Amino acid sequence: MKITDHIKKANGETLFSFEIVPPVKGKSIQELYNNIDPLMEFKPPFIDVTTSREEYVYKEKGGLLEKKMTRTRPGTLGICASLKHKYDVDTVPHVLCGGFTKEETEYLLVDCQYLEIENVMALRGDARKEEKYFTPTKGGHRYATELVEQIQNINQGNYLHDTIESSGLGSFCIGVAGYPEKHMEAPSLQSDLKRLKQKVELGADYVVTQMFFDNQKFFDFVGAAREMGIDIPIIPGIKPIAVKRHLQLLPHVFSIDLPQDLIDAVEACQDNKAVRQVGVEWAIQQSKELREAGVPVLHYYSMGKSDNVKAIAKELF
Ligand SMILES: NC(=O)C1=CN([C@@H]2O[C@H](COP(=O)(O)OP(=O)(O)OC[C@H]3O[C@@H](n4cnc5c(N)ncnc54)[C@H](O)[C@@H]3O)[C@@H](O)[C@H]2O)C=CC1
Ligand SMILES: Nc1nc(=O)c2c([nH]1)NC[C@@H]1CN(c3ccc(C(=O)N[C@@H](CCC(=O)O)C(=O)O)cc3)CN21
Repeated sequence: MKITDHIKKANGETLFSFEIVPPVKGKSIQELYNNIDPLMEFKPPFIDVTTSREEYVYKEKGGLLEKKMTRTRPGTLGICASLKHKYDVDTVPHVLCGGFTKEETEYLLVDCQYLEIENVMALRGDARKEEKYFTPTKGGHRYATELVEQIQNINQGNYLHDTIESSGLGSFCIGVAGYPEKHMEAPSLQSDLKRLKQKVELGADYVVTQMFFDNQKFFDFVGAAREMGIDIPIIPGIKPIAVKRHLQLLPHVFSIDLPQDLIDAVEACQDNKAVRQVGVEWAIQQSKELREAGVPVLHYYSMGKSDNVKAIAKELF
């Protein structure tokens, strides 16, 4: 079922969902199941599976280091199919501009059709690790707007090199990213919102936000989006802080601010067990307030670890 239909069906009740990353290539999927199992009692209508960029690795060959481009966590679509089958849950693969040609994206979407995967998250993707800025892949898209356009074209039967009249296939429900604290490359929040509006005009059906730790930022963002005429569901993304290192890492990687109260609470912790507790409590407070405000879904960036998300979900769902 489409995410937008799950939201309609919930009739104002806030839903629970989460996001995972594929395991490192060569590892079994069992560990992932072990982490998902404890979350299924909270009845997520959907689970997101991220797609990782390719990266350079260095392999020794004849005493020399050889530079090779590889994906260390492939398998997004396979995992989506597996989870859908095992748990009877909708799965949402993240479809990226970076690392894929338009043809490869088309074939991925055709695979989604055969697997009856009706939802996709359309993202530009991050820059590769060694790059400072995102550079488009040859033959691929530069912005998520273009990717949304390609998916909408397919929804209308317009493939890259063929047009199929009335294919009888359903259409994809398209999720896109939104940034309450603006995307790191956007010159202003207003211009970032304009880009979001473009994605909506091109056919995006719902928004999932970047993580944030101050709900006011989310409320302001939703207010500004509504004022611009963005009227699709906006789902908040929530990340529980788990280790002290996150204080430096999260602002750096995701270009977000942390509230001083949260920083003080984390800094006062003796060990990471205490940090996890602070992170869980913060996320519970955030979630309660967001639910009170009527958000359609609370989407957790669990990234494959279930215990803190379980502790949060237990308080809310
Ligand atoms: N739920 C998720 O998985 C999320 C993923 N992300 C990640 O964040 C990164 C950015 O992805 P998206 O937001 O999808 O990218 P996007 O293409 O929508 O935006 C990227 C940047 O380009 C600007 N921009 C967009 N369209 C433009 C255009 N036509 N002309 C000029 N500038 C334009 C935007 O303001 C923004 O600064 C990706 O790495 C994505 O994986 C971010 C938030 C949530
Ligand atoms: N720019 C960007 N890229 C993404 O891939 C992305 C977002 N933003 N925001 C929304 C979701 C959330 N994602 C993530 C990814 C990793 C962690 C995370 O906490 N990872 C490590 C630290 C990061 C690192 O080492 O680079 C961790 O400690 O768990 C959280 C959310 C992926 N998605």
